[in-house]
Amino acid sequence: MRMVSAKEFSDDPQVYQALLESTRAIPWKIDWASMKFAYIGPQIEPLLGWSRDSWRSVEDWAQRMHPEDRERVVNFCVTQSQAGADHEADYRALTRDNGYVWIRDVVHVVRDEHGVVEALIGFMFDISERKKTEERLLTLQSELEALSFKDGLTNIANRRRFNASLDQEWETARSQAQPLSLLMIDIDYFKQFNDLYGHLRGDQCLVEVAHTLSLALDGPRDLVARFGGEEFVILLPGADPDQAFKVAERCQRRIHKLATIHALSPHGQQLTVSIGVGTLVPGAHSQSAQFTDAVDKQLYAAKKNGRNRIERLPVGS
Ligand SMILES: Nc1nc2c(ncn2[C@@H]2O[C@H](COP(=O)(O)OP(=O)(O)OP(=O)(O)O)[C@@H](O)[C@H]2O)c(=O)[nH]1
Repeated sequence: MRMVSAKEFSDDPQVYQALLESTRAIPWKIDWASMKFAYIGPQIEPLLGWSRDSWRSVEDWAQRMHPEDRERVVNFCVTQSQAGADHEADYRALTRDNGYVWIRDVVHVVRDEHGVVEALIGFMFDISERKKTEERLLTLQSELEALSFKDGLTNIANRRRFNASLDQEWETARSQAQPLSLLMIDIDYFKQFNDLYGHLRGDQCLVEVAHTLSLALDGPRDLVARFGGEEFVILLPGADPDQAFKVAERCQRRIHKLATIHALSPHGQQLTVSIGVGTLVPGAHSQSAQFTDAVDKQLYAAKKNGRNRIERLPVGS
């Protein structure tokens, strides 16, 4: 075989045409003055179904774009082209049978020897597969994110989620000078419960308690989370001390209604909880960790004072 020189190769227009029309990318050219297509590769027809000669002007291009993409893409491409900047844009192109194909349009601005824009040339790439993979990845990512905020056993929020919500609600309460209430709830004599009924029954009991606590909430931003082991937390944005105490009482009542037998508990031989409650309007210098510590001390006091009881931070402390 005789190899042609680079010059011979590049001087042959047929070579260019064959190359352009055999790639998967679709070449095109738009005349800047008339905004009409001077060329579009024949590959466009098998991809979108529209015949080659139906691509007359930029209007046809804009009209065959998903309505949600049109304004953004057209504005972007016009601005970039007017500024003489090469650019690329992703959009959904309409197919003749009313479907859509994701396209990446890569655009080069051609100027004459005086720097005046003469034409736009570019390639359209079919990126549907890439977009599908991206969408699958995004779905997986949000599923993973949701999982990373959930407690595996009880299916309620985990401590990580609680910490994130606390930070967020703390800021909101501070900026709006609103109260924020916190309940820390711990199952009484749970070690004995496990020892007596077994770890599996213990797990089941934690699931029941989590479910029961979540039923005791009614505010749209109220959050119940498993803090760890047999300890739960409830965050009540906007709740004042009385409202918070009522929620604590409701939690206790609902746990009582569960009537879970705990033969070793001195409180009616059934499962009970101890609760620490606190409310504050965060100030410029207060810190959420100090607040949780203070509420945790109330929980400790509830344990020390006999369990199956609620202790609360004095108002204004
Ligand atoms: N089944 C089960 N038990 C758990 C889990 N996490 C922590 N526990 C148990 O919870 C018990 C907690 O024991 P303690 O901290 O002594 O508390 P307690 O026995 O409830 O005593 P008080 O809180 O003082 O009333 C331990 O026996 C842990 O093994 C869990 O996921 N499943």
